[in-house]
Amino acid sequence: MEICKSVAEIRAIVANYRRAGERVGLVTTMGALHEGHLTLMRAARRDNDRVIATIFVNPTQFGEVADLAHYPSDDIRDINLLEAEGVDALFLPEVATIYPPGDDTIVETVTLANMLHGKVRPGHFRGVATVVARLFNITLPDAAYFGEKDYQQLQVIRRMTNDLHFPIEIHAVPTVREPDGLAMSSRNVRLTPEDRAEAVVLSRALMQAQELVAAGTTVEALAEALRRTIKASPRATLRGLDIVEAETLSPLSGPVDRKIAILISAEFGGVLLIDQCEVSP
Ligand SMILES: Nc1ncnc2c1ncn2[C@@H]1O[C@H](COP(=O)(O)OP(=O)(O)OP(=O)(O)O)[C@@H](O)[C@H]1O
Ligand SMILES: CC(C)(CO)[C@@H](O)C(=O)[O-]
Ligand code: BAL
Repeated sequence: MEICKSVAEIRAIVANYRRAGERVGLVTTMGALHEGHLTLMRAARRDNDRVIATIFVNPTQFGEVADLAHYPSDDIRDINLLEAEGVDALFLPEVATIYPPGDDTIVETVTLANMLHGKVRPGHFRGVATVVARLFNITLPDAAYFGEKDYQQLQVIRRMTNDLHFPIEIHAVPTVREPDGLAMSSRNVRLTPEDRAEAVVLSRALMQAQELVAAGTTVEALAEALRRTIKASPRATLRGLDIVEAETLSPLSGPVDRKIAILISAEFGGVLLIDQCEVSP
């Protein structure tokens, strides 16, 4: 695997792939890789001749300094995992490479970024769109792969890609879960054993939602049932629970008669976890 830190190096590598007529898939990450990330790499491998990965802990998407400071990181372990997956090239830039001195440009999906989970983490999706636009421009892939666990992020990236006319296909990959149902997340390692055991309540609520929707329910009754489930957990502090139309994320009320998205966020001992999914009636 080729590892590069500069824009010029990764551009030269991708240019070589293109000259050979090869299709390039991109997976962007913040490192501390787990099976969820590796599943994205495999999806990219399936559809493309070349897979490039990025590891960049993007400071502009973190609100609290403490969250950024505690974000897990282990480059050596990550590099070994990517090598084992057969990833062709890794872009591992410094902050000043992505945000050069005097940097003055942001990218924001104005409506999508500031609703729902965007209210729990003000500025977060602006930071995500800004860094993903830069990573797209630096790596110029044919396709890019994102996890459904970060459902609102996926919609922000789809919107941005469309609005800015990036010639890049966006692919969604289903959430990879621990055996008990907890969505894999780099932040899970920061949970105490007690909080780790309780964190399963998020995926349990999503499973309960699937059952309630299959049986027939209203948006209001569903929200109330899920809120009760999460509040029953002694260690969870619910930060957000939204039931919206899938893809558009528009508000809904009354009977659940179309595909919905459920966005849940909760804190466990100061660690903010999310779990988000689509449910069809
Ligand atoms: N469990 C998962 N299943 C599938 N994709 C995932 C999973 N977790 C993360 N991803 C995807 O991997 C990409 C990189 O995510 P990121 O590096 O932020 O990891 P993370 O585990 O989501 O970390 P965090 O603790 O910040 O939520 C994103 O597209 C994200 O949606
Ligand atoms: C898309 C992303 C790599 C942007 O920093 C990040 O938000 C993530 O890992 O989900
Ligand atoms: N997976 C989303 C990255 C973040 O939590 O900042």
